[in-house]
Amino acid sequence: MRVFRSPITSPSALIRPHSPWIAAGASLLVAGLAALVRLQLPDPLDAQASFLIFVPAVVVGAALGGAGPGVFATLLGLFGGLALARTTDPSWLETLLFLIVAAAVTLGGEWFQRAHRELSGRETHLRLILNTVPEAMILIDDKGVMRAFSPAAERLFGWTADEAVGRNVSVLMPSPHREAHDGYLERYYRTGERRIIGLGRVVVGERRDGSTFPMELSVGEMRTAEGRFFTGFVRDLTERQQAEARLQELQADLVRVSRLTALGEMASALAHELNQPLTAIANYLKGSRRLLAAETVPLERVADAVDRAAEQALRAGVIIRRLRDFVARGETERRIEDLPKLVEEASALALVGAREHGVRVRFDVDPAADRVAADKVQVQQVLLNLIRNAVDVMEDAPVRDLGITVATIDDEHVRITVSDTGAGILPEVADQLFQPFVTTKRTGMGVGLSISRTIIEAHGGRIWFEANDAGGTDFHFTLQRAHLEEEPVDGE
Ligand code: HEM
Repeated sequence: MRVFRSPITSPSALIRPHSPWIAAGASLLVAGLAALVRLQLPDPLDAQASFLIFVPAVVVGAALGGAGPGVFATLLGLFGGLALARTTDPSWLETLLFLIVAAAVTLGGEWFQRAHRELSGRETHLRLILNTVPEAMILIDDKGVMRAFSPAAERLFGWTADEAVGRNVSVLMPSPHREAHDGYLERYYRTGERRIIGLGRVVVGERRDGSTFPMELSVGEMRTAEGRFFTGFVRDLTERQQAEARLQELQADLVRVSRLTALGEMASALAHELNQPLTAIANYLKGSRRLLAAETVPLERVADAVDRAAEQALRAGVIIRRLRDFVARGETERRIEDLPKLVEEASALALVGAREHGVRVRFDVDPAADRVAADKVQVQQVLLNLIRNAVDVMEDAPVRDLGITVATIDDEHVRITVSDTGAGILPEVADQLFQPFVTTKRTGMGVGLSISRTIIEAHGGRIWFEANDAGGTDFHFTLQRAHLEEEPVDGE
């Protein structure tokens, strides 16, 4: 297995431990050079500098190889110095000084080598651990430039460490985050507010080939002498999400069935409740008709009967309104939600397997459209449904581009659009597309869109579609914006 490579260069990289033979060879070379230099020196220097000139050889030996090569270089210096001393009486003081300096240098070199070995042992250990962690690890600096890229990250994103290191981390994500990520870092430096660090988040990553996938991102921060760094751990959610998506499908089926059952129950309750006022109205009207047929019409009584019929009609109206309120309120539990996050999470889930279908995804999120009053799970269900439909209808299309757009319409509303480059919707079904059991697909019950409409209308929004320039379809729906001062709304 290849060891995870951290390209952060340390100033000590050159003086890392070498084999004692290399260290001894290097000190021999330096000693030889020193001897040559000494031979060129003018004679008056005599014995002086015959020993001290070999100190660099000891430094090289000790620094590269520790004690052994340091002692070897000291001996070289000692004999070299004696041989080079031009007088018969070499300076003993200089010899002693040389030995003291050489011993200190050798001890220092040995200490440095040991510390270095221990440190690099720990580093190798750490790197081996990182190599075996299934999560991808990415290290970025304070500018967002990648400084390390683990083998799992290479496999996940399709970039090699050599290619990735030195590039901005934004190459690993689709728009609009790609353009905005530097800004996110700046915002964090400015405000200190953590939105991912320590919290984690499900986001969409982009591979080198342009395909996207859901991923769970955890970010940690560290400050070193070299500056501020962020470590990102990335877990590919594709598989887990596939399982969850299946679960969600099952739940969606359940919601469908229970909705239909609830609607059926409501319809019979409605029929029952309405029956009373309607029967009463019919009776009053029949009575009035009889009174009108009399020779002298008792106007008072006719007026009374008509008033009562009108009362009953109003009562019927109240029943219908109550029922409509119930349908509108449904089981929605609206809170103030972060819309880009809501869209991103639902898309990450819905886009599982989209790559296998060769679908390219483009996000275009207006940052101003940030807060909505919504039942998150239900709105995500709508998005999931629209995105899945879009992926399905493009199955045989030559171009498979999926667009997910969030735009602000006005102060009160936002619009979310899911566009595809499929074959468009046939005019025969276009009119009834939001009716239950109308479908253009080979599989499926055709209730997704009708439920989506129930959900969106219960949120006070609207859902519709139109043909787009690419020959496909744009599905739009609106939601109500929430303003900061608003309290969470619970299905009002
Ligand atoms: C590859 C896909 C990634 C995506 C889609 C992504 C997306 C984001 C988003 C949306 C935010 C801003 C959150 C907000 O303001 O609401 C953010 C902030 C940040 N991201 Fe990323 N990011 C990605 C990868 C990474 C990686 C790999 C690292 C680190 C190695 C990283 C480090 C940060 C930091 C430090 C912040 C600012 C601090 C914070 O908001 O807590 N990001 N990122």
